[in-house]
Amino acid sequence: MLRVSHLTKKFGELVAVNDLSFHVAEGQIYGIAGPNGAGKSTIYNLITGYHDFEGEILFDGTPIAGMAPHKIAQLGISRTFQVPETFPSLTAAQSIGVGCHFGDSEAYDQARVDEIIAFLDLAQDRDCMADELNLLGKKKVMIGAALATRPKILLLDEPMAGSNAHEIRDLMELIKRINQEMGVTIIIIEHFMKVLTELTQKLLIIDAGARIAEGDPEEVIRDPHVIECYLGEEYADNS
Ligand SMILES: Nc1ncnc2c1ncn2[C@@H]1O[C@H](COP(=O)(O)OP(=O)(O)OP(=O)(O)O)[C@@H](O)[C@H]1O
Repeated sequence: MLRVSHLTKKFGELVAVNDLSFHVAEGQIYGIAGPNGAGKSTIYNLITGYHDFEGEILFDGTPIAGMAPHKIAQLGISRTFQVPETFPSLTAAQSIGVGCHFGDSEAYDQARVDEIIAFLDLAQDRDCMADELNLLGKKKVMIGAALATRPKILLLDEPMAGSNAHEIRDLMELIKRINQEMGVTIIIIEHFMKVLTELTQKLLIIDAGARIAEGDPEEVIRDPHVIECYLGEEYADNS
């Protein structure tokens, strides 16, 4: 579904993504992890048309290089951000509705908004101002706006950041349901290894923009190079 080949992004002297190649199959939950500054969010910025790049990104066979972000969204690629982005002057339902305008039909779709609110269990909060919701509520609204575009693939950027154990469990269940019940392929950037090993079928670890390891998550987290560059001996001893 998404094929990334020899992707490179330089910011001046800094090589943020370095000759990176990977493939995400339809229906998969695919994980990406690595140290702070490894280039993870930059990969999303490249896939969603925020920056130009060297190399190739094919989505369902279509090259997306040079395409505007709204055109990429129309193709079926949507994303969330590490810090929830909501619209302060809009309610939860209105914020989710904004996503409809970036989907394949570009038209507001009340039935779709209602369906997403029910799916996210947000009925009680639908008329609350989005920026007055708690962190989990804001995250759900952001995910809801992304789902309103009717994505084929959803890119989640550290969805668990700042969440407690109970919220992490809720979000994990939600991500599984988006994948299984809505049929959305997912890429998830995350630092919590237990989340990645439970959710993903394939895990890519990067450092300094380049691949360190890729494969079965349980095997990848035992890779000595991954332990050395990212997880640390302490993690290996305690896991
Ligand atoms: N627009 C930009 N201009 C210049 N440098 C940038 C830009 N965006 C990212 N970088 C740099 O590229 C490198 C990779 O950043 P990126 O945000 O992709 O890392 P990350 O793996 O997502 O980190 P974190 O886990 O902290 O979110 C960093 O050194 C960052 O400072």
